[in-house]
Amino acid sequence: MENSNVFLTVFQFVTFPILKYYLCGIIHPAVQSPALSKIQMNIDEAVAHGVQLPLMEAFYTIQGEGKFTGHPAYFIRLGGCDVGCVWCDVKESWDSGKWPVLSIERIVEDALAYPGRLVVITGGEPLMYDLGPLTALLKEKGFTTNIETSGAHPYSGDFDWVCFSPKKFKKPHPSIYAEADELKVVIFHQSDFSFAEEHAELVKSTCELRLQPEWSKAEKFTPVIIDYAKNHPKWKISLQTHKFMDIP
Ligand SMILES: C[S@@+](CC[C@H](N)C(=O)[O-])C[C@H]1O[C@@H](n2cnc3c(N)ncnc32)[C@H](O)[C@@H]1O
Ligand SMILES: Nc1nc2[nH]cc(C(=O)O)c2c(=O)[nH]1
Ligand code: SF4
Ligand SMILES: [Mg+2]
Repeated sequence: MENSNVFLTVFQFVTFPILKYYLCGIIHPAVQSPALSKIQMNIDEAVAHGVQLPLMEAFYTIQGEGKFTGHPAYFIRLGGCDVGCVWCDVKESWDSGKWPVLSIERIVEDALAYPGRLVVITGGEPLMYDLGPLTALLKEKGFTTNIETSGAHPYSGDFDWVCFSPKKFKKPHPSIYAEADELKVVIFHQSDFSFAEEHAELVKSTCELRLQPEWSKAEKFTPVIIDYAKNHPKWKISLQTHKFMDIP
């Protein structure tokens, strides 16, 4: 083979795959094509402003837990959580990168398709995001807004009911204590009762107090929780009733 042909063949084998991966955005973002990085940056900015959010799932069901148990509600489950509860029942939600990023207009439009006007924002940990824009739009469309949160990130949004479920795995942010309408502590271990009492001291006096058995330990702890509530009547019991009904 001529020298120039050898050069061309080698050049083609080395350059083309690099070019292809570069244009398809498979290469690390730092060396991605400028157009693709720009789109990614715009999505990140939109998420940072709370106008687009990673959505794991949304479904119309019956609220299974807490104060609003039994109420039909539309659940918006945002992707992403950095708390890491060992017994979490939605571990698939933790990696925000797994879920499509949707505009808040789209999320609310989908909610409007159902007859109920109670919405529950959950996750994942929904307070990882600025929930101001989403809740403003939901309110504008006539929804009552509830949130399920560990309180591990700064409070944001306009909520009619805040269900605060603190976790030992990541300390709550101080901003949650004044906002919590309901303190819902999951009981997985005997020591969770004293954790519950510590948090009951920190929430406002009108905050409703509930103990909820961790699902896999419910057989062991439900009788203990019943005794505890009977002896400490400021506490009520919350069960994951949707799991008994076998609904989402
Ligand atoms: C899946 S979390 C999502 C919202 C938020 N990250 C939080 O933890 O509050 C929704 C509710 O389910 C509770 N939960 C999660 N896993 C549970 C389990 N295995 N048993 C009982 N409750 C559980 C949480 O404590 C929280 O009150
Ligand atoms: N039906 C039903 N009620 C719920 N209450 C809190 C839930 C949650 O995962 O945040 C939940 C849920 O996943 N389903
Ligand atoms: S904070 Fe909520 S979503 Fe996150 S791990 Fe704990 S229970 Fe699961
Ligand atoms: Mg759930």
